[in-house]
Amino acid sequence: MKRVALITGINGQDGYYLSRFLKGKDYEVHGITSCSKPGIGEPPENCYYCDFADGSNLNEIMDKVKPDEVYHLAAQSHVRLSFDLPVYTAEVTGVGTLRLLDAIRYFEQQNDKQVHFYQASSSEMFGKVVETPQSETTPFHPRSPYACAKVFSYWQTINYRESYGMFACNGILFNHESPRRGEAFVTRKITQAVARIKLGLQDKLYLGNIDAKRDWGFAGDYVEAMWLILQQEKPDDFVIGTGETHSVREFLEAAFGAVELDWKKYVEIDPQFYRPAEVELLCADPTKAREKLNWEPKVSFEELARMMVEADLKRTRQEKILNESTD
Ligand SMILES: C[C@H]1O[C@H](OP(=O)(O)OP(=O)(O)OC[C@H]2O[C@@H](n3cnc4c(=O)[nH]c(N)nc43)[C@H](O)[C@@H]2O)[C@@H](O)[C@@H](O)C1=O
Repeated sequence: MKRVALITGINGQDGYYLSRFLKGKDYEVHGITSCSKPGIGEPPENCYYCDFADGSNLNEIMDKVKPDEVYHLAAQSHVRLSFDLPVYTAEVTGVGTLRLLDAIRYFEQQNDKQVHFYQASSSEMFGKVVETPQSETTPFHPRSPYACAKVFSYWQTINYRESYGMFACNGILFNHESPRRGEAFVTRKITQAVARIKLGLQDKLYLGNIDAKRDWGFAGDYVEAMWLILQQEKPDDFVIGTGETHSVREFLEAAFGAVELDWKKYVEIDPQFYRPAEVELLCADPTKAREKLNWEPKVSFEELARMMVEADLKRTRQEKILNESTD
């Protein structure tokens, strides 16, 4: 019998890589999306619509899918936006997780079956860091409505594990990127601008705090860690990252460097992209994941920047040809 996985936020970057990975392992993959609504745009096959700010159809979805594993990736995940939409972010990114955990608990009771649950926890929870690198034992100091909501979800996951014996785990993932990253996140914003500047479609790139440092890895590598976390004998929490930190400046250097341009000629600072409270430095200590999951990232920082620039160049060239042919 095929194992059945349910992925929330299947329409996002991580949902894409995870469903491909699981299909490669012969899973039957189902998804939850908030992007297409019945009657407006039907969800694709094996996908269900759910708004995590409501969640009233989660019991129904659990009954239909009867999953062995649930990967909870859905969230309002943009940190800057969470300052403008704090209550919505708390509803979706925080209480939404609780709604799902409770639907799983109910399903387990009714069906006498154990579901393995993965919560997409975030390095943003470390926020104003008290030690570097950050491991599973580093205390949290969240610095945004998004990070506060993720801390809530982190503890609810542990609470359901301890209260009801659920196989519920946290993967504390540091920043992970790819050509499928949303355009509002800094890496993709940069690589898209590099492509447009190189092809003569844009001449400036406006950014916020370029001294911030992040531990950036490739999303395609990180979904394997999500799966490994749910294959362990006991439920547990893991930090997933590369162990290397780079500033936004260094990403600019790598991305513009990939097409032999000097970023200093094109980048300007615009305070509208500053955050009311910033997370200055994140760097993972992934020792536990290396030792217990036998997991290691494969794509380096430079390879990641180059991969994203090349994908954006290809996409932008096609757009340019299309625009020129319809002019
Ligand atoms: C792990 C974690 O990873 C992500 O959160 P993030 O680190 O906030 O990602 P980002 O790409 O928005 O910002 C990275 C850094 O770059 C700085 N920065 C400068 N100038 C711009 C700028 O113009 N735009 C943006 N977005 N950032 C800028 C910004 O101030 C910050 O210091 C999410 O996936 C989140 O869901 C998550 O869980």
